[in-house]
Amino acid sequence: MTTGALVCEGLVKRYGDTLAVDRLDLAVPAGSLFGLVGPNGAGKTTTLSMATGLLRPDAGRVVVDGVDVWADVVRAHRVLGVLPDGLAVLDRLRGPELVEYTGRLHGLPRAEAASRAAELLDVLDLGDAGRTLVVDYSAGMRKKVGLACALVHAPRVLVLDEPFEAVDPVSGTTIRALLRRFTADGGTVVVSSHVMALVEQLCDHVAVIVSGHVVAAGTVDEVRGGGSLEDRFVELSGGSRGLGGGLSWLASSSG
Ligand SMILES: Nc1ncnc2c1ncn2[C@@H]1O[C@H](COP(=O)(O)OP(=O)(O)OP(=O)(O)O)[C@@H](O)[C@H]1O
Repeated sequence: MTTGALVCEGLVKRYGDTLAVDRLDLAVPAGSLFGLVGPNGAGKTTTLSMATGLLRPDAGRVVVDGVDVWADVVRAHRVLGVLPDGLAVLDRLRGPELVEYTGRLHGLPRAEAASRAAELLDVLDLGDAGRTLVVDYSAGMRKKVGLACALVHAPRVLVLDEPFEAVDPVSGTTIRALLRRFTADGGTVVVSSHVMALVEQLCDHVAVIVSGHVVAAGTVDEVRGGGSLEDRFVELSGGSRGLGGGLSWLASSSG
């Protein structure tokens, strides 16, 4: 079997007539900062949901840090920290309460969970939002509190769906530093993103998913092959279709 901190073998997911993930294989090396990229609808979120015990695959296997995710979801969630796409959380809690509660669910003593929550929210610049309910947070604040929840139990493998989406540049810099520190300390990070420049700057490995399977994977240098990751991405995704002479009616809005 392929080795890695997170290994997907032959993953399949079908939604009705849509084959969202089609016999997908992926091996994320331990200690890597791994980017997952692909066009809209390529199957990234579906793959990450199956890889983290949130969505049961129709076929295939996922092993995280030696744990077969779908054979033992509870154990897998001990080693995994997950920021899902869209935060289906208890958003009637305040930020510190939510992160502390998440820590408690992972078995942390109350005082430890509370102090980790305060520290994480402070680092992520949410310290001043302590009185606000998560339901009233902005999109970027929700991402950050979700990241705090993913980190509170000090997981081995972090899986983050679009962690930088809606996050301001200052917080983005903090999150990048945090993820680098996490891997320097022996953890593994998988991030999905649409921002190629960010993936090139942050990640050491990358996989490109198109139509539900991996079409290129390796170190960032291997995948971009001397050009930019963006050019390689467009090429692997089938190229831009342009406007094809359409939308001419938009011009009338200026008159
Ligand atoms: N709950 C669902 N029910 C039906 N179809 C779904 C569902 N979730 C995803 N799909 C379909 O599965 C395919 C893959 O979707 P997915 O969200 O995994 O893509 P993605 O790569 O994360 O896209 P994006 O970059 O736009 O977020 C798409 O065709 C999508 O329409």
